Amino acid sequence: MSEPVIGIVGGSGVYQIEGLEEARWQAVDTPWGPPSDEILTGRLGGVRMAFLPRHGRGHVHAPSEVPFRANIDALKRLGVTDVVAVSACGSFREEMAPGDFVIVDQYIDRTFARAKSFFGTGCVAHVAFSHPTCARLSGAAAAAARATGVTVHQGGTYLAMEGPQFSTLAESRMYREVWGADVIGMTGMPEAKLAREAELCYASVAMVTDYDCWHPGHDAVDVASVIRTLTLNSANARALVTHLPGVLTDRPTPCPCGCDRALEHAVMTAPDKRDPALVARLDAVAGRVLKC
Ligand SMILES: CSC[C@H]1O[C@H](OP(=O)(O)O)[C@H](O)[C@@H]1O
Ligand SMILES: Nc1ncnc2[nH]cnc12
Repeated sequence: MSEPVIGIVGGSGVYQIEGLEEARWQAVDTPWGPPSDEILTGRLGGVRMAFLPRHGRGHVHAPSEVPFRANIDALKRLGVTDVVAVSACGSFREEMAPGDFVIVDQYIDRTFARAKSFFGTGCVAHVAFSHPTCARLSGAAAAAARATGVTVHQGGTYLAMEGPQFSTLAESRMYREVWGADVIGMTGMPEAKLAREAELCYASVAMVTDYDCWHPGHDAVDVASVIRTLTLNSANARALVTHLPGVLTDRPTPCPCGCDRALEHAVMTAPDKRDPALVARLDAVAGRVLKC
């Protein structure tokens, strides 16, 4: 067992968390550029926490421009072990209603205009991703969500779209009826992929704000309708965060899901063929296996 350090990535509507002791906003430099904003660090119930608003305070970054690599690198650099990502989403299921929380366990990645890996020419790596979230951390996130009183759906497939426009009706119907997605958002990818490459345990809490545009009984989604539900959801998300330390006091090491060893056999490039500049950039993310 070891002590966890909990990282929270706050999505739309979640730009701060309350109740941290020794709280301070900290600038973190990364080889991938600056993260979305400074990171709020402190302790909650004795557990170290780091909070990063994904779009920056004041919602500055569009989904395609979120510096996902810098965000994950910065959290890893601060010693974070467990990342709980909070995201607003649309729902493709009648029973996943606005206000409900869905603990995501699968993704369909339809994003196409984002850097999706820390690795590349000069240091190639392939991590396993069949189970993209950490089951242990997802269970804890579900327990913390339930403690807030919201309806929690444990398990769901998140379709990550590029945005920033919402889906057409044809797309919405295809994602729901043909592809079997449960929820839709614009930021779940490549965040989950990068967390896995950085050997971080990752759980995703998707907060339903709307029924996208497929539902005959609901108006098509627009930002005004999303924001109405977001206000309630963000209060519940902040309440969820306050329950996390209580359900995550001890962290089994190694993680039973293998998240913290994802790079063990992933790097393909021969040591003498590796690009020293890329290897240096990978110090926080992959230093454990690259010995940098
Ligand atoms: C405000 S509606 C669209 C916007 O909200 C979600 O952001 P996040 O996932 O960071 O909560 C969605 O993915 C879009 O980026
Ligand atoms: N319907 C929707 N599609 C994409 N992202 C969203 N975020 C919140 N609602 C959404």
